[in-house]
Amino acid sequence: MSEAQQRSVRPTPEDTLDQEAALADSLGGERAQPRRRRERLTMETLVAGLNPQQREAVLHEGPPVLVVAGAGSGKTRVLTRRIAYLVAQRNVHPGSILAITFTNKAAAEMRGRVQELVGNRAKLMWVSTFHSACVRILRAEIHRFNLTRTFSIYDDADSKRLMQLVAHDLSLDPKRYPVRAILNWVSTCKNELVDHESARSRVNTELEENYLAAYQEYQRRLTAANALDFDDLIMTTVHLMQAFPELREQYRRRFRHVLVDEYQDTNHAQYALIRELCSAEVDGGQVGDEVTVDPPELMVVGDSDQSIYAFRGATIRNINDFESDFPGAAVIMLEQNYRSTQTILSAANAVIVKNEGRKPKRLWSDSGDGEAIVGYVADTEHDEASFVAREIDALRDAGRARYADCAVFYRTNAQSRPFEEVFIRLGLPYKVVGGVRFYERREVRDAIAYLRAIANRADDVSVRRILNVPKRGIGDRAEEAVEALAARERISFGEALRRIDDVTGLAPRSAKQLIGFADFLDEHEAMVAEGVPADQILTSVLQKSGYLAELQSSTDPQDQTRLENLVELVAVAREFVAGAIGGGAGADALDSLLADDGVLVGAGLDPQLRAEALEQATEDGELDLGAGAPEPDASLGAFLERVALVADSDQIPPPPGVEDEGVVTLMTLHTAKGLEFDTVFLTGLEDGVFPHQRALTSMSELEEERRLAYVGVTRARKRLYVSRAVVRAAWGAPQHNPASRFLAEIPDRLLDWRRTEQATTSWRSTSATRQVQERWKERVGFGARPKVRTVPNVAAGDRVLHTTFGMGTVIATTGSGDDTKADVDFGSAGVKRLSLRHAPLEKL
Ligand SMILES: Nc1ncnc2c1ncn2[C@@H]1O[C@H](COP(=O)(O)OP(=O)(O)OP(=O)(O)O)[C@@H](O)[C@H]1O
Ligand SMILES: [Mg+2]
Repeated sequence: MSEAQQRSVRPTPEDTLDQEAALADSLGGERAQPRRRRERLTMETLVAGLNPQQREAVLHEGPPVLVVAGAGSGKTRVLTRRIAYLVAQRNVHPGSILAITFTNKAAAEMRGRVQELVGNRAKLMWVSTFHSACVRILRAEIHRFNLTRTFSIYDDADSKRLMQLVAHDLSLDPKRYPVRAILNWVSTCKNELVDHESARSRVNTELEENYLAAYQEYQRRLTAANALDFDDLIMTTVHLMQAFPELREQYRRRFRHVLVDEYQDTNHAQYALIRELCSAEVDGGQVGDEVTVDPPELMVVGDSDQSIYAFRGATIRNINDFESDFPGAAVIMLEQNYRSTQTILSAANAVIVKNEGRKPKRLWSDSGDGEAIVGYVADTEHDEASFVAREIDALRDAGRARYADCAVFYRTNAQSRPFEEVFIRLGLPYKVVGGVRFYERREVRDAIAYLRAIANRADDVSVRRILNVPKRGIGDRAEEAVEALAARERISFGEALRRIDDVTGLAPRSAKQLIGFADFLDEHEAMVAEGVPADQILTSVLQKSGYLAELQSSTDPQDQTRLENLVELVAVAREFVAGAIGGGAGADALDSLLADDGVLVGAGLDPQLRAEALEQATEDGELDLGAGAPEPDASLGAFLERVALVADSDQIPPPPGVEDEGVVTLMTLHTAKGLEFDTVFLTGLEDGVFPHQRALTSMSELEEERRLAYVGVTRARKRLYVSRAVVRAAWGAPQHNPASRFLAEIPDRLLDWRRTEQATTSWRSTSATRQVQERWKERVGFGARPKVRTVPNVAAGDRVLHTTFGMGTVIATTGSGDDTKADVDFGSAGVKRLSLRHAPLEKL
């Protein structure tokens, strides 16, 4: 029975709540609403619409429980419902619930659903990603490891920059020691909880000896900069709990229920954290440490067929060994899929059974066969994009889909480009999730570096990034002189800036500029100390640093875009501050808010919980604080934390309202995990693209790619399209790719081929490149045919194909007739100036 059918038989809790809300509204009593909810949230409503296994999972009490099941079987729904049930029926305090989800998007969804079910009490829960939860713990506890709570969080780009400095200073040959490789080694160590001291045990070769040296120096500089990288967030939290057993006890007392979604993608460090919090026996503590607190109830849900983060250390072992890790654990299997049609499911199953050594799973759907899967073979990636765009338009015209119901998936971020080009041309609204993300743009990173330098002067990477941005005449020599003082005195670079008089060998002009820069930092640091909100600090920084002025006076059109991005960043900060401060009346308001909810009244409330309730309520704009109440967190530090933890999938557009039909979502398969869409386009199904080139020679990587395919297929609810391009411009040169082996694994009976490779015969016999080459020969007079000297007629913005450089976009043309030259941007192959008469190039 589909969800729609079920709804007509018996109202789901959501329906009941809608009716309740309407009723409460009509009574005009906002306050009456939460109480009514509480009364009406009976057992039946809480488990309504669940099948027996799901119900068992929701009601389970006591020992740890693992819910394993295929995609779309309601695992996330079980978690969400269980939380509601715990609070409503088992009187569990929301503040004692920790729910871990992989993306911030999923976290928001979970909180939202629980809020629908139990009202304001949901605000007291911790619902977050592993990283966010650890940051929260670390902010409170990290002083025990001699860092301060204002520590910076280094993202991938920062880590890379820092490692570059380290590798350079250690004179490591970049060919033998690419920064990526060193960082991977370090990351693997951290994911396995091996810190820079114990890593020596892993060193056997000279190569590893140097990795270790880099790890140690990198970590020394991170600590000196009062910073942690992403992997540190988890490792450090685990190490804190192991080093301070009383701390572990404190958090065990606090979290009585721990729930983890997407457990198949946890790595060892994350697993260890769960163990610290939930295991009946803990390791890592000192002799004589006893666990005095009963372990909390633990529920994890996952699907080993969807494990797609092995490259970040995720291990299926955590699911497979759950029962031995947590003796006495219960395992519940779900078998009914509520998301997809049987056709889509059959395709997914047919692909995933090709992986070896997996436990067979039964997954069925009763929502009927539905539509056949549509297959399409395009000539080029541009044709593939056009096909997708046409199809979305046709579905929409027929009233069968809104833009927001459609998603286009691809293997790597770079593949979004042709889709964007076609969508822009056709005016089809879309949003790319991931790719060059907003926070990775140069100007945004510069602005954030300014803020970080102000929040944490010891953050060398940030301070040095903006030292001469915009240009203020501080050259490399001056920077080195300051660095020398910092090294000599064992202080941070930022600290050394305060002692310019002690820096030797500085030209007076440089000294003056450095002092000006240090004053600028001091001035803004004082603003932070005074509690000036983050948005005002950002605005002041952009103005007083001269950054805005430089962009404003530039004639480069790109600088215009940069300016717009900074305006956007200020808007983000403003929104953040507004959300943090909200409107209302003081600490009493919190009590009445909580009292209204029927929980947490009076003096019995744990002060830490109370502080958190306050934080949550103000964050949600429900409370404003009068004098005497703790400050809401609109601070620079809080803003930077928010910025550091945004996930790719946070950019997924919100579901459309009644008027608004939203936009098409473009994203990589990795980002799509956990989501669902009515219509899914799975594109680029070519060997070498998906599965990725790298996976073609490794069995285990190929299996991981296959799980990725399984994730992709199972995102679709009603309609699935699978497509590929015969010729694709990868890394510049067009390549002729064979069909993905995953395509062949989908049984033909499920497929409706709209266009097959036969239809592309002209491309089959000779590749696109070869055709261009032939025509070029004709044009420039090679070969047997008579000379035809035509110059391709291109203009800025046109797409072209070059036999060597591949696909490109014309930036500008100069000259005329036979002398016309064009500047063409070939992406990774760079920008080339070409004579149009001679270049083997063709307009697309
Ligand atoms: N018992 C049920 N009755 C009706 N619909 C259900 C039921 N259980 C789950 N669903 C719906 O099925 C869809 C898939 O559920 P959910 O996202 O919880 O699955 P999942 O197992 O977490 O999937 P994934 O493995 O992709 O994360 C959702 O739209 C959910 O609302
Ligand atoms: Mg899920």
